[in-house]
Amino acid sequence: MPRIPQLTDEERTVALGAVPLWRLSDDATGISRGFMFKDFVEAFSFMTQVALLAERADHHPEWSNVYGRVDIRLTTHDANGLSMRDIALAQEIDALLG
Ligand SMILES: C[C@H](O)[C@H](O)[C@H]1CNC2=NC(N)=NC(=O)C2=N1
Repeated sequence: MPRIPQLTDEERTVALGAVPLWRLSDDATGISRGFMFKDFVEAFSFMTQVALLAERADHHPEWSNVYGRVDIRLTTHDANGLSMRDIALAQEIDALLG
């Protein structure tokens, strides 16, 4: 039994309006966004900041990094899908970039 509720279709529609730069996956289980930085140092600095946010929220991204590129997918394992925790972390990540 999942401990965190998935969003209903209606809740999801409203919530996605708060994170317009994130794309809902085709199966609606998560959201993703790609980030480009000028080099690896900038990308990894960003990842370090995201890691601290994630640890504080006890909510961790699925991500990959290639040089200056960072791809992040947010999904809630404890909900087997998208939850408000993903939306909240996406907003915090967006805020890092000003
Ligand atoms: C025990 C611990 O609180 C849980 O496993 C947390 C940790 N980080 C998590 N991260 C994500 N993305 N989804 C989760 O359900 C989740 N659960």
